[in-house]
Amino acid sequence: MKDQTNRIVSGGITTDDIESELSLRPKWISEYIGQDKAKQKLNIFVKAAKGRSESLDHVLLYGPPGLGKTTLANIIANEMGVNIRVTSGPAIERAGDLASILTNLGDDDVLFIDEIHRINRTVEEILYPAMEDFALDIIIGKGPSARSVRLDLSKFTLIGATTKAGLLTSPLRDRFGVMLNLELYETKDLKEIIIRSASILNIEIEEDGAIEIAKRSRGTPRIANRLLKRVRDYAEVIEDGIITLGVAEKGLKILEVDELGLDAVDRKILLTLIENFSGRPVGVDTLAAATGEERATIEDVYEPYLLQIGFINRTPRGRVATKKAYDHFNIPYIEE
Ligand SMILES: Nc1ncnc2c1ncn2[C@@H]1O[C@H](COP(=O)(O)OP(=O)(O)OP(=O)(O)O)[C@@H](O)[C@H]1O
Ligand SMILES: [Mg+2]
Repeated sequence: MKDQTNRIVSGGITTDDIESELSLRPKWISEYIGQDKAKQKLNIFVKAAKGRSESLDHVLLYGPPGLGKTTLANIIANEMGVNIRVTSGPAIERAGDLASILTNLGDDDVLFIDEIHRINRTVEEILYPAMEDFALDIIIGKGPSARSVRLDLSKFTLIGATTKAGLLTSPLRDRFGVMLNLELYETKDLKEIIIRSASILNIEIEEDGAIEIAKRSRGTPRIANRLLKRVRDYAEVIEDGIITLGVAEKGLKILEVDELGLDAVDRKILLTLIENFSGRPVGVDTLAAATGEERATIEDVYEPYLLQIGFINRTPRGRVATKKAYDHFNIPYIEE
């Protein structure tokens, strides 16, 4: 996949994000802003499990990058008062790796598997009995004398995170009792996240300044926090350090993030739809070829936001730009 790390409005994580994410991560459900539907469900399931002194059912978190899946997994462990063991799909190479992680889990512990859609099949098959019966089937010996032995595991909670729930096999997906879909955040929630982060990082910001950054954060807390830090740099070096509306606007202009958080690639996608294909539906592979981006990047990174702001529609025959997109570029829209 093409390197997304230099893109200021990418939802993916960059090295610059890593240290601050630790301090900015909320630790309790009550500190977790937005995602009301997910939070409401979680509150009920956590309370119920604790009330019965049971482990929480397995949870699948899905949604675009940077929306708070890792944060939420940590919050769940915290709320349940249990340990969390963190790994990721691609990191578990062999069945034995997973077996050793599983046998080391304590009662009710959380095992967090990030990018769970990238787990390989042989490893995945170990997960089925582990999730369902808290058991590990191991084969002892070779050839005709080989026999399968079942080991009991502690009752644990598996939390899987994925940006692509559609890529999960159905036996795996079916073993999750709780599915939480994280959606792009609204501006008012991002504003709150920015104000919270600013107070943790000792950044002075006015509400209007926070709203301006929020509007350009593509519905994504990770981007909001990143823009906040870069605008702070601008405010400190060029202005008097306080992020007002005007300072936010000027800082964001230098960062080349437009009023909607669109960057050069978004513009290229939209203009390809509008100009090269004159409004005809375009398949994602064609769009990828025309813009020089990977198909997966277009689907995971660019499209969710362009769909959310109503700039493109996904039709059975392909993607089309909407009137809103034409208006954004001041290009006359001709009704079919
Ligand atoms: N609801 C929220 N309230 C406050 N801050 C949040 C919230 N959600 C996410 N954040 C902030 O956004 C940052 C990114 O969140 P997180 O790492 O959990 O995203 P993710 O969904 O796991 O991303 P990825 O798909 O890249 O793994 C965190 O550092 C956290 O500070
Ligand atoms: Mg994560």
